[in-house]
Amino acid sequence: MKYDAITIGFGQGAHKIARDLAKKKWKVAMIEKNDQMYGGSCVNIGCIPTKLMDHDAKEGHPYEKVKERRDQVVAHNRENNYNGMQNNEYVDVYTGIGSFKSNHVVEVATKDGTYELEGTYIFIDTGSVPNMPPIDGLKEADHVYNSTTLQELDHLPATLGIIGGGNIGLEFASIYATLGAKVTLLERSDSFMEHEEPEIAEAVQKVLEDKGIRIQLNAESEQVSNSKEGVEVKTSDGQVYSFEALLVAAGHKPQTAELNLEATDIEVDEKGGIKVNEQLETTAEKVYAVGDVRGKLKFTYITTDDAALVLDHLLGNGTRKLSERKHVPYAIFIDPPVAHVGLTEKEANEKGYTFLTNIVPVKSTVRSNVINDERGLYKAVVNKENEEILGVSLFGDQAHELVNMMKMAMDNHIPYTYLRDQVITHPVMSEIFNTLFDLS
Ligand SMILES: Cc1cc2nc3c(=O)[nH]c(=O)nc-3n(C[C@H](O)[C@H](O)[C@H](O)COP(=O)(O)OP(=O)(O)OC[C@H]3O[C@@H](n4cnc5c(N)ncnc54)[C@H](O)[C@@H]3O)c2cc1C
Ligand SMILES: NC(=O)c1ccc[n+]([C@@H]2O[C@H](COP(=O)([O-])OP(=O)(O)OC[C@H]3O[C@@H](n4cnc5c(N)ncnc54)[C@H](O)[C@@H]3O)[C@@H](O)[C@H]2O)c1
Repeated sequence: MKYDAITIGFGQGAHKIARDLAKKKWKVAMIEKNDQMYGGSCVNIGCIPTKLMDHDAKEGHPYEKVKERRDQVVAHNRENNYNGMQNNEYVDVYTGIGSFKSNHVVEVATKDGTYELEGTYIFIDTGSVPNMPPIDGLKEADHVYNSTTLQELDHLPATLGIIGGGNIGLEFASIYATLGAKVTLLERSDSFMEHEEPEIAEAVQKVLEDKGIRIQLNAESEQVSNSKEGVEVKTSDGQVYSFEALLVAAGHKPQTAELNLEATDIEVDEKGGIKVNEQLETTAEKVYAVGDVRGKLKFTYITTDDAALVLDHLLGNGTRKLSERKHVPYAIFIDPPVAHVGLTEKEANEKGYTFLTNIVPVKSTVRSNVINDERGLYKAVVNKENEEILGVSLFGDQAHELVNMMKMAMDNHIPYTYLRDQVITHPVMSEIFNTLFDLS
């Protein structure tokens, strides 16, 4: 079968590419290996189910109810993703593992047979998979989960150990503690949230500890084995912990193992990410890679913006370049949320900027009275010479929303004085910027 385009993987990047190419009457094949993953990680096991769990846990619903709604919403969204593409007259969806036979020929083994598909253009959107660190006994022990398999449990574990204090470790710690589990976070680094502003990290640690989460730093897990309670972890500091369930959240690596890249000219970097140029074309002509599989930032908005960049190159005016992507914010959906964009104070210092900083506690806002939540603080770093915002780190109510306002100001070189003097509705959280940017 010949196609104008083939996507390997059905993540949100592939979805956007297939939809837009089909609008231009390109004949597109989408290959997804897992019939529970149409729409990719975000829809099925990532952003949406976990943010829903965070939301419903905070509303006080018990685990079983949260899981029931999670499963319903995931199934509904997956079905919409599948039907939207399958019912498109220009798109064929194949369910099976896609692997290259050559640069432009992909084999897909479905339950109805094996097909050889030839594509003028190929888009690799196969995402990433959790790292399993080489910890003695980890593979063999029972009750060990990754972020996907933990969500499948039909009951809440009474005690949950988490290896890794990154995005997944923090979000799951917050959600499962809110749901009522006794959570212990084992982080091998000697500092908590080491890449964040220290004031923010300290405040987050306190909030999580107040929630009952035990945070163990310098805790390199060395051995995992079955125990009476479920699973036991020995760490480098000589401690032994026992849990009903253990979540491994030690980073993700690009998912390329089944692609048979050896049959192609596609190269990977030292971390296994697919190498691309400014237009996201791989080292094989007319073969592109988008999203997590590139091994860089792993967020849904990166895979969809990668797709937008590729589409600009193929269907638009072709002016976009990867290196010209503007500021990329992120949010960690704990309770309350943390978000960041741009440089930290330490990074601004290392880059030699002359800068000013300010920190404003959430409790100083009227909004905190309204919502009865004083937790958190907002921090800004601004360039003293040209008055532009270099970075902000936000912890507290609305941080995950307001970071996008900061990104817009930074992308458009709006001076911090504009935010300081901006007329803002009342009583809302954005009013904090009037004070945060009052730096003179
Ligand atoms: C628990 C969790 C929470 C997250 N929360 C957020 C969040 O709140 N916000 C955010 O922005 N990001 C979040 N992320 C990250 C986000 O989900 C990913 O960055 C994003 O989904 C990556 O999209 P992608 O298109 O690159 O890959 P994916 O969405 O992973 O899609 C890849 C698809 O390819 C399929 N596939 C792989 N190999 C093959 C093959 N050989 N043949 C056929 N199909 C194949 C896979 O089954 C998968 O469906 C979260 C991730 C996790 C795990
Ligand atoms: N809100 C969001 O946008 C969101 C939420 C969840 C996940 N994600 C994405 O998913 C990806 C994967 O998340 P993640 O949390 O697994 O990765 P991560 O890179 O965010 O964190 C991994 C953590 O595990 C620790 N670690 C690694 N090996 C360890 C070991 N052997 N023992 C103890 N600790 C160890 C690291 O020090 C690090 O703190 C991230 O890249 C993130 O972008 C995003």
